[in-house]
Amino acid sequence: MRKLRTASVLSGKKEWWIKILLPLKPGFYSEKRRACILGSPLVLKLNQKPVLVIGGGSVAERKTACLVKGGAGVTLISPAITKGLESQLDQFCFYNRALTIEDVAQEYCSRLEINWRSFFMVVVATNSPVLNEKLSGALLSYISLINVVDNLELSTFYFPAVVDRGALKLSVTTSGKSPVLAKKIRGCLEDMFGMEYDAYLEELHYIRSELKRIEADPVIRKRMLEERTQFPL
Ligand SMILES: C[C@@]1(CC(=O)O)c2cc3[nH]c(cc4nc(cc5[nH]c(cc(n2)[C@H]1CCC(=O)O)[C@@](C)(CC(=O)O)[C@@H]5CCC(=O)O)C(CC(=O)O)=C4CCC(=O)O)c(CCC(=O)O)c3CC(=O)O
Ligand SMILES: NC(=O)C1=CN([C@@H]2O[C@H](COP(=O)(O)OP(=O)(O)OC[C@H]3O[C@@H](n4cnc5c(N)ncnc54)[C@H](O)[C@@H]3O)[C@@H](O)[C@H]2O)C=CC1
Repeated sequence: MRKLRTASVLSGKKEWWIKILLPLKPGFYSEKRRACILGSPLVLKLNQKPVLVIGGGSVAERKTACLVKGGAGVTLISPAITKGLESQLDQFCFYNRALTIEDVAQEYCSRLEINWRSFFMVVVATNSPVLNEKLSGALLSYISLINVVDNLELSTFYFPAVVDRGALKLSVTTSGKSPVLAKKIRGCLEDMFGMEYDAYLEELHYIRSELKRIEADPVIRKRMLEERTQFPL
């Protein structure tokens, strides 16, 4: 069934997709190599972290919203920005300029008076793949965390789809294979997990802290927590 659907979606491009799928034969990558390619989910604390966003289109707008929500101090450089970004100009520092390769050739850019090394991470989101590649190549020597929105290979991290329920955050990634599937799964999880989980986590946190105080044995503590943790709500 799944094979049939793949074939019909890509009909007329049969040879092309066979070439693409061949390297994915089972056993082609060792499990370890595959795990490295696919990346590891971690949770970053962005509070007060200086983050650079290059570009001001709809993709930059989505990434900026996520970063600002996480408490990052965003600096955005772009010759033009979306209406959405324009309405949030008080939320980030804006340089109304087109960034050039020359600007990032040295760690200090005298034209913009910016030291690239001062940034914790960068999102490269212009609409030019060539420019994105060149900018990210240069910036990688100053900033380790780099997301190139049109190039997963050049990125050292990427964004998942997120259900944000306060303390409960569910993130979904397809490792760049199908952002639309990530989005659909996120929508489905949003229906399953409401804001009541945030309040419930406060309760669970309180119980857990109290237990840590009154019960010294971690094995008993764990059993008690498992008994008291209700799911689904
Ligand atoms: C690798 C990654 C890098 C990164 O962005 O960090 C990446 C890369 C690319 N996305 C592209 C396209 C689209 N991306 C979306 C949507 C989302 N993309 C997101 C993440 C990621 N996208 C990372 C992988 C995450 C993963 O796979 O799990 C989400 C989950 C999170 C977010 O953006 O915050 C967010 C959904 C949020 C939500 O709603 O919950 C849509 C749908 C839409 O816009 O409605 C489309 C159009 C359909 C399509 O093309 O698939 C293109 C092609 C561009 C082109 O062809 O021009 C590239 C580049 C490439 O594939 O090479
Ligand atoms: N990762 C993701 O989730 C997705 C990635 N994409 C990719 O993201 C890229 C951007 O998409 P959109 O935001 O829709 O494009 P867009 O065309 O709406 O915006 C591009 C922005 O880059 C700015 N820009 C152009 N040259 C610049 C420069 N020299 N310096 C700084 N800013 C510059 C423009 O002023 C504009 O604000 C596309 O190339 C697309 O392939 C597209 C959809 C989703």
